Amino acid sequence: MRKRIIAGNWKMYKLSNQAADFAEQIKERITTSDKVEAVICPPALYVTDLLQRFETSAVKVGAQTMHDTDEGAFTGEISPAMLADLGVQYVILGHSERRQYFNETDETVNKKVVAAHKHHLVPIVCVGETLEQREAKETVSIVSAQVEKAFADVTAEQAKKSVIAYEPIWAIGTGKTATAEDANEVCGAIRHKIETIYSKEVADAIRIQYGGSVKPENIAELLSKDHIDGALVGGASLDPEAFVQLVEAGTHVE
Ligand SMILES: O=C[C@H](O)COP(=O)(O)O
Repeated sequence: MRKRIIAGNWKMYKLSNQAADFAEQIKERITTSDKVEAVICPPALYVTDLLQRFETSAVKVGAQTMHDTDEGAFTGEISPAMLADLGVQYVILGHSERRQYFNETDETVNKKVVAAHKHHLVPIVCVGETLEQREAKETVSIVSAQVEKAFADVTAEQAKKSVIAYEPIWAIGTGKTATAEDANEVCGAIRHKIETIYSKEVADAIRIQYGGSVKPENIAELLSKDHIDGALVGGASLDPEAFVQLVEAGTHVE
C-alpha cells in the first residue's frame, strides 16, 4: 500500500509567532507512522524556523514554489539548491494560484519538476481543471495533458517518488468539494496516464492527492477511495487541531 501524504499549504497566511505556535502545538502530536506522512508548506520565510521546531518531530517541511535553476540574478526567487541545503524535502509545483497569478505554464512547471528531482526534493505537482472545463467534460483530457507535460524528461525512478495533487480549481477555497467518487475517478485517470507514460510499476508507486476544500469532516470519505493517497490542504491546514485530525484520518481510514 502507498504511504499516504497529508500536506498543508499555508499559502500567504500566518505571522511568524503564529507559525511558531502552530508548530509547537502539533510537533509532539504527530508521530512517525507507516501509513501516513505529514508535511507543512509554510511561507518561505518560516521554513528555517519550522525545520528547527520539527527537528525531532515526524512533521516534514515543504516549500510552496521555487525557481528552476540553482542560482542566478533572479530577484526575489528561491532556488532548489537553497531548499535542499536547508533540509526541505518537498516542494509544491504548479499550484493553480501560481499558474493564474504568476504566469506559470506547463513548460515552467516541467523545468521545476526536473530541477526538484536533481536536488532530491519531492515535487508535489498540481494539476486541475476550471469549472468551465469541467462543464465541457474536458477534465480528464486537461489533467492528462498537464501530467504529460509536467513529467517530460522525468525518469521512471523519479516519477515513482513524485506526488501529484489533483485540485479542481473550482473547489479551491470555495467550500465546494468534488464528490469522493468524482475525485477518485480523476485520480484514477491520472494514474492511468502515468501508466501509459511509464509503466504499471510507476503508476502503482506514485502518490496522488486530492485538494480542494478538504476538512476533517470530509477527508475520511476521500481517503477511502482507491486512487486517493492523501490531501493537499489549504484553509484547514492553518488550524493545528484540524491538521492533526487530517493526519490522524490518514492512519485510521481503511
Ligand atoms: O493547496 C491547497 C489547495 O489550494 C486547497 O485549498 P483549500 O483547502 O483552502 O480549498
